[in-house]
Amino acid sequence: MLSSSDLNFSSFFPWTLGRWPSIAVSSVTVVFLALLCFRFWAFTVKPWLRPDEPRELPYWIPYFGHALEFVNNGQSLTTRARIYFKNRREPFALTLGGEKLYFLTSPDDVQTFYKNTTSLKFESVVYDLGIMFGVSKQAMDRAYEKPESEAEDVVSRALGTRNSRLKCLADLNKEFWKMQLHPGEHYLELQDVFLEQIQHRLGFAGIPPTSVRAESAEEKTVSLLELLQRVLVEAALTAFFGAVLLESEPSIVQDFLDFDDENWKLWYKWPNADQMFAAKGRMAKAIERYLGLPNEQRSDASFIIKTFITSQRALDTSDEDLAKILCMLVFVMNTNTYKASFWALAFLLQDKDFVSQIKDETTNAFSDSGTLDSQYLAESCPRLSSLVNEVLRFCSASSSMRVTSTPTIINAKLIPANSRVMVPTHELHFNDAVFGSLTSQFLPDRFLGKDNLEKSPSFRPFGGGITHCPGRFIAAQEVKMVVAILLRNYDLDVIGETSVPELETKKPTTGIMGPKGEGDILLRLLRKGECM
Ligand code: HEM
Repeated sequence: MLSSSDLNFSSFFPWTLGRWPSIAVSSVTVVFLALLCFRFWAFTVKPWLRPDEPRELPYWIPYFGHALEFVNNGQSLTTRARIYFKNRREPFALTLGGEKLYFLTSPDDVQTFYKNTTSLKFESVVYDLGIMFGVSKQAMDRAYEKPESEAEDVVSRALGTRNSRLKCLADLNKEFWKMQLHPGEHYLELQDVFLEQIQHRLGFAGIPPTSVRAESAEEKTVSLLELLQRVLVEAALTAFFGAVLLESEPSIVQDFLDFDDENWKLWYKWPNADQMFAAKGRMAKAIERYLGLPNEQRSDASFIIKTFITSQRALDTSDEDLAKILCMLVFVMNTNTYKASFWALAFLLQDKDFVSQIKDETTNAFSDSGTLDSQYLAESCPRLSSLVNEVLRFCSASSSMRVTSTPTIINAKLIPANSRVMVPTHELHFNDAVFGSLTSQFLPDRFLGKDNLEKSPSFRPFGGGITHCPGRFIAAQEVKMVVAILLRNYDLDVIGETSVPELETKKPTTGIMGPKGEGDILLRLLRKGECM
């Protein structure tokens, strides 16, 4: 009887008997030579033949290219590519799973990128985002359909507005966002609710219980991360959706946080993402129930939420789709601000002198009775502004993206049509030529007295051009409110491990990085006499 070890390849193909090692060696040699030829052709001959095309970072495995490295740590890959090309900051390309993506890292190219609205398009990116969020194709298509005449413009009729250029709802939405979030009447209303909500939740009695680790009559020890997550997500949901959302759906906060923890799996179409999808589904169902409430119960909702509901319903969007669209709003309004506030406090609390300077500076923003003057906070606290800007510089890992509709020349390099072009913020923010040396260090007063730095084309925490984040004003105010109110209400003591947690640079993010692993700060809040 034959044993299993006798049943090998050589039993069936006897001519290979005894020649295994040499066949293996020859196969490896052939594959290696093929790859060598591929590399020589792709990264030496081709660039020489086509000098007008952006250079590509060499790789060994055709099709896959740098896909694994990008998913594992996109930031270090783009930095490696920039350095590989001698830090000349010319456009370069990376192949990621069969697709060639183009990257811009010089301030001039980035300005060209944001100004070019003719051949660099964003519509398809938002469309794909909606589909990824689970919105039906039908609903997305309707949002991108332009009305043929004013008579057919059901959206403007429902809103009681004029749309003389007959824009589609997707384009009108950009205007609605600006009306809500650029300084003006709707912005000020929203800011007032934010302030009231944050002030309430940072008062001793209002501290969210889930963030408290120990307490006595005069002090509470809290997880800083959980405190800020709860305070800011609850404040934003109330300010935008009105009080009824949290009253009727309190678990939506945790559902959002569970989704946020793994949201990158959605963009990367990650296979093992059941928990993320489940959290997203719970969030959408909660909003669908909110949409089923009578309008009167939502009368304190913000302008933008009311406008989204009215305009989408005018297009016959189902509540199921509308809920998913509103989930995207919940995501953009919440995903970055609690992280930015966390880093602002984490870095600030390292430096006792800076704490007392910011305390002095922000004291004047409060009246004797403890009311916070939002305008003073926004405009007359330069150290606090510098701290927030440095957080945005240091902790940002977003990328702006456009798709070329026709072949496009940037910095004398030709980018083919239908290509994705990216601006990785991290590469701009760590440019010593712009931000001075020591860009790898967190310097809270880096922006102090340097207005030009904040306006620099290289400072892009909020992107730019047609997709410039409309939430940038309220986001900065939220961080400033949190810092100023905490410093006024409490003496703050970091307990145990006092160093700043590490940034999670490996998890892909759409904005501000979170802390790595379980990174957090245990903070003792010792109640002060003047506590509100
Ligand atoms: C620290 C906080 C924030 C950061 C770092 C941030 C960052 C960004 C970035 C990088 C973009 C994409 C820009 C681009 O592609 O060029 C963006 C877009 C956007 N952000 Fe923010 N954001 C923040 C807070 C907010 C808040 C609080 C809101 C709303 C309340 C908001 C609403 C939006 C919207 C609606 C867009 C899409 C703009 C468009 O495509 O027309 N953001 N944000």
